[in-house]
Amino acid sequence: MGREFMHIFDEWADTYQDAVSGQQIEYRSVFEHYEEILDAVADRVSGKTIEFGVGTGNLFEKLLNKQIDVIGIEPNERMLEIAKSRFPNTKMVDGDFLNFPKTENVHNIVSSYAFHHLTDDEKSQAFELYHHLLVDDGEVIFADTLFKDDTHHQRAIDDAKEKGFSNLAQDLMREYYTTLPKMEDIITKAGFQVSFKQLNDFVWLIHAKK
Ligand SMILES: C[S@@+](CC[C@H](N)C(=O)[O-])C[C@H]1O[C@@H](n2cnc3c(N)ncnc32)[C@H](O)[C@@H]1O
Repeated sequence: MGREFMHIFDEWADTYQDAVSGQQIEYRSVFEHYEEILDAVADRVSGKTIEFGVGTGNLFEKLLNKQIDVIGIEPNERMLEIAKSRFPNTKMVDGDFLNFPKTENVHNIVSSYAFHHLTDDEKSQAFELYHHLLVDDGEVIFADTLFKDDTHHQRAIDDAKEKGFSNLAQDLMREYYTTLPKMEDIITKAGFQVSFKQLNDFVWLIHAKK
């Protein structure tokens, strides 16, 4: 589920590393402080971890460097191929936020730049599932684009259009970016306590504790 955007990543996979390093001007603000954003997630992780939407494996690499026991889940064939070639002999499999090989004793569930591919209903299903799966003091640590409210979301779309960033504007209209209050509601209803920290103009750290 939530796999309706795979064709975008088929096209983006081979130039994705250029985007995160700021070479694709439309996405420069989205990926501003990219390395620090991934560090903000990785620094909070300990114990057995599942990472969703590994992409080319940039957060996965930081987790490996911390000796974290991590299983990577990625639904896009080309992304998975690239990540696997960068990090052979690691645990990476096809799957998505809702459909993935279930495993026990999971301490952390992490993701960067990916959770907005789920509708808000699917986000709720995901957090209910993660509450069930995580150990008693388990945590979900996501970095993803969020907006303070619908007005901020619309302003970001208008701003992208004014700058001539049509790909970014379409992305902001097409995918399921939600607001802080909606995300807070989704996560607390699933039984977590949650805090948010803004990391750039688009991306927030979402830290949910069981
Ligand atoms: C913008 S990339 C982010 C990649 C990487 N996490 C990073 O921070 O650079 C989004 C990734 O989410 C994946 N994705 C899209 N829909 C997904 C879903 N439903 N479940 C898990 N991953 C998904 C895409 O295939 C892609 O690899």
